[in-house]
Amino acid sequence: MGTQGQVIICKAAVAWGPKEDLSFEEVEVAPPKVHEVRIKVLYTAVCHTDAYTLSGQDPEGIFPVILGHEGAGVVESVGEGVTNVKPGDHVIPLYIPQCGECKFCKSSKTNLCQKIRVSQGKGVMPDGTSRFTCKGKSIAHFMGCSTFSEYTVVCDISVAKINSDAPLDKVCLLGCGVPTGYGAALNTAKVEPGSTCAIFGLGAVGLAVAMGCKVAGASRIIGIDINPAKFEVAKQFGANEFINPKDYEKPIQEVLVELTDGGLDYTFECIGNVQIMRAALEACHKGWGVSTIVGVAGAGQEISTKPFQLVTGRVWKGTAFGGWKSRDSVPDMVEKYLQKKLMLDEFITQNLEFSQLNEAFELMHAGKR
Ligand SMILES: NC(=O)C1=CN([C@@H]2O[C@H](COP(=O)(O)OP(=O)(O)OC[C@H]3O[C@@H](n4cnc5c(N)ncnc54)[C@H](O)[C@@H]3O)[C@@H](O)[C@H]2O)C=CC1
Ligand SMILES: N[C@@H](CCC(=O)N[C@@H](CSC=O)C(=O)NCC(=O)O)C(=O)O
Ligand SMILES: [Zn+2]
Ligand SMILES: [Zn+2]
Repeated sequence: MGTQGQVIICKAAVAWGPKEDLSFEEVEVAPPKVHEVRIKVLYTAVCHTDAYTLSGQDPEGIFPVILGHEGAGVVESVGEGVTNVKPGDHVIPLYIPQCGECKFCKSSKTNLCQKIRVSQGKGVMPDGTSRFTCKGKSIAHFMGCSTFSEYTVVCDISVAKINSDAPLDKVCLLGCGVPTGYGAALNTAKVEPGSTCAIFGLGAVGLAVAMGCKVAGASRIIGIDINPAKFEVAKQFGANEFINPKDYEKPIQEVLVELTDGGLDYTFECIGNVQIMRAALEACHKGWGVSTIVGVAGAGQEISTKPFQLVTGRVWKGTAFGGWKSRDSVPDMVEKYLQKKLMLDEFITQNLEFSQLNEAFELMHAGKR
């Protein structure tokens, strides 16, 4: 008998409270309502943002919650009015939807569709309720995705239908980190051929920035990390110089300005550290240097610099999901991967079972992910 229209009981990793290990529970996943899609999640990756919310640092953090936003799976059933996907379609859930109708979707200047932003931030579906229940308690959705569950429910505007030939264990990475970094270089900073770039933080996001800088034809791509084990892997993605700030007594921005005849054309902060955001801006070249903030900082943190840094032509930018209009772009990136024009396999450091999700977090914190 099919599961359409039925409550599905499955396993999910529930975060009952901040800083606690994820707990593997039996959860009830209600059928999709109007304009909703229920997905059998087959693969998920972990992103630093999952750890950030679990740490209690996210001002929007809600508990109990099912985290995860870098996944891929197959549509199990759809609610009334859904026309963009059908059961059996291979899909990637999207934390930035694309409704195509809101002011943001109609603008070519942003990818930040706002159609469901308010309810998504409150951990519920647009009707104000959750589809997840565990031990009689309602469990919050996360970033409109909640991929740390064998089944999840998302809005139809939050799902990209992809080529069914694509390996879901690889293309799940297109749910967040890779498009974010790649797009930060190509869409947000718009790196130019021959330019000089510096990337602070060489996790998945920073490595994807390096890949974007290389594709854009940058000449110098300086990778900066306090974990030197990241340097070798970053070479594969195009980084061609490396700096460990711990090797210098001077502020890192001074080191970089000296090394690059006045500063970089483009810098990227991929850590979520407000001091490094300042350093990244101040490492930019006077008159034209552009610094893009990608990292997500903790609750209550603020950035600062001397206004003269901006008066004298440096530009501070930020990016979410690399500026990609999600439903248009993710299926295209899947095709590029299939044509071997976009690296994904190289980002994968470990393959673990769902039951090992807490270990995945430990590996991420240890810099081994
Ligand atoms: N804006 C957006 O749309 C997105 C933002 N993010 C954010 O991007 C950031 C990076 O994410 P991941 O790559 O997954 O994280 P990650 O934890 O894998 O990588 C961070 C890297 O920064 C390095 N690092 C830490 N402190 C440093 C310092 N003081 N100087 C130099 N290097 C330092 C670490 O050794 C590590 O290699 C996070 O803040 C995450 O929340 C992630 C995805 C999307
Ligand atoms: N909830 C946080 C904001 C977290 C944040 O900045 N999220 C990024 C994606 S990070 C992905 O791994 C994002 O796209 N934000 C766009 C948005 O509309 O939230 C807070 O409140 O600070
Ligand atoms: Zn993410
Ligand atoms: Zn929209």
